Amino acid sequence: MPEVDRAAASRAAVAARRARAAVKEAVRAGERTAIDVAEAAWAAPEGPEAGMRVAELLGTLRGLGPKRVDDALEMLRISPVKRLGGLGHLQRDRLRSWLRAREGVAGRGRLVVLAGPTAVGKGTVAGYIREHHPDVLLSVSATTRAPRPGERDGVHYYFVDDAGFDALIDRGDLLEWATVHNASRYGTPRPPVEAALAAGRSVLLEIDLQGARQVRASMPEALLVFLQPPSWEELVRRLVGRGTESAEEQARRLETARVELAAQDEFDELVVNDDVRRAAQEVVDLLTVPSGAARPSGRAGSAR
Ligand SMILES: Nc1nc2c(ncn2[C@@H]2O[C@H](COP(=O)(O)OP(=O)(O)O)[C@@H](O)[C@H]2O)c(=O)[nH]1
Ligand SMILES: Nc1ncnc2c1ncn2[C@@H]1O[C@H](COP(=O)(O)OP(=O)(O)O)[C@@H](O)[C@H]1O
Repeated sequence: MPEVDRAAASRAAVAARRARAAVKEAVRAGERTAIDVAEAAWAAPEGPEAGMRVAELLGTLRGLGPKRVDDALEMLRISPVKRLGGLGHLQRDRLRSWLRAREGVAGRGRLVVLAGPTAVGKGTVAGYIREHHPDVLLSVSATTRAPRPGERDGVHYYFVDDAGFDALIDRGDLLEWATVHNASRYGTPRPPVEAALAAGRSVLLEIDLQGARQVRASMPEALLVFLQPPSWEELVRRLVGRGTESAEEQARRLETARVELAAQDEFDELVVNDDVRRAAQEVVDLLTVPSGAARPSGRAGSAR
């Protein structure tokens, strides 16, 4: 290549890189949605968007660290080196629907999973949301454990026996289920969740880590929120203070809690439960799909 051409090509490459950086910045700042960028890439093969790698675009989305970007690409069957402009039709379709579900479409509800270690306050925060935000559907799980005093069937849980739980599994009526604390089985009834989402209502699932992982696999558009204790000491204080478990059971739960705390990197958002009202508000903000524009970027109140 003659010297002048080489210089021109290198200037063009620098300009293209800058243009791609500006696109990423606009997505991060919430000025453009990732879907908008992808559609622009497919409409104009010469534009800066078409030259962006899919991995770069996904990396601008809130809550998507490098590991989650790799997972998403694998699920979408898109090579990490692919550029938006180079995607085939099927890949475009998969990416489009994934981004739509993930960024939230106004008028369609959002599915949020709230998980976290034992006694961090999941039930308390979920209860606060049930009381103050009736627009959100708080999913009622089915369980084989016995009701505690004051718990009502159909409100706190659907209490079923082993055969009843087996029947729910066999009919495909559970979105996810798990045996929790090596004791009872718990599962999320599928029909109410699907009906609420289709009707534009947001849904909150308060489930354990195994269940959260299953929801991630079957509904990748779900947002996974990990509720963190302000400190380990405070977590122990809450567990002991609640007084619902024997000393032996408390020790077993704290062992599980250590494992669960180590899994928090798998989550999209971290919310510290220092104050119930504030933590609940953060979760409610995550449940809300704004009309039209992209959600603001950055991890709202996250502790990472
Ligand atoms: N996978 C899954 N876990 C659930 C479900 N419902 C409740 N859990 C979890 O089961 C665990 C035990 O709940 P519970 O018996 O109410 O006791 P506590 O929350 O530890 O007081 C908690 O970690 C819940 O998050 C569900 O539908 N699916
Ligand atoms: N932000 C908070 N500050 C202080 N105590 C809390 C807070 N959130 C929950 N708790 C208390 O901690 C204990 C465990 O809460 P709970 O909702 O039962 O936890 P989980 O459902 O995660 O097992 C309860 O006694 C509850 O009142």
